[in-house]
Amino acid sequence: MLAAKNIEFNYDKVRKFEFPDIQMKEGDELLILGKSGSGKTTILNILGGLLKPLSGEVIIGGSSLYQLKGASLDKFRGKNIGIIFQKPHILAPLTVEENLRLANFFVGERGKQNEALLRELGIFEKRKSKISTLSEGEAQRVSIARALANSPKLILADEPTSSLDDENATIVIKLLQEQAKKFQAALIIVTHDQRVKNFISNQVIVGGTL
Ligand SMILES: Nc1ncnc2c1ncn2[C@@H]1O[C@H](COP(=O)(O)OP(=O)(O)OP(=O)(O)O)[C@@H](O)[C@H]1O
Repeated sequence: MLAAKNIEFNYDKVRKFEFPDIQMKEGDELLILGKSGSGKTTILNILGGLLKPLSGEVIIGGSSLYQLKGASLDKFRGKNIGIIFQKPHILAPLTVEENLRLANFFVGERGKQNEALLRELGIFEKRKSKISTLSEGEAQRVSIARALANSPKLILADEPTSSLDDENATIVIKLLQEQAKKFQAALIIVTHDQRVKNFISNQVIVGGTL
């Protein structure tokens, strides 16, 4: 379902990143570990179609991601890839449910499962609240709901637990795992968080060592 092969990337001439190959089937889980600055967010953005690699190929569901251009890439990403960013990229002036509907709108989905998602994530009661009035943990759950709103085949999460206490960190990881199972999606989590290592045994290290 996902294959990343021979991926290299550089932001400038000083440093070139070489990333390990990744192969995943539907329903697989993977942790990406690595020191600060090793390129974890960079590889996540490459897998998510946000950063074109210098060389190599990312194949998702049979499509070579960077062969797609402009609007086709945006649409493919919106339909097939759900990204949970390190800092929530949800729109603060909008309500919880407006943020989800916007994600649906971009790819022409009807959002049939938005209500169920909000209930499962424990934020249904907050659906009419503006993001700016939510706690950090609630906003994090909204960004998860938004990433899952179009039933993606691939779920990418960048440090999803870094701002959460133990109880909420466990809840968020289990939610991501449950949702991934529900859609038979592949789940990739980038993290520093030692707690997360207990939940996912399949791991890859970027930058050589931890
Ligand atoms: N837009 C950019 N332009 C230039 N350099 C960048 C850019 N984004 C990241 N870098 C550099 O690339 C390296 C890898 O960054 P990245 O964010 O992928 O690391 P990371 O492993 O996710 O780190 P952390 O665990 O601290 O979040 C860092 O040294 C960073 O300074």
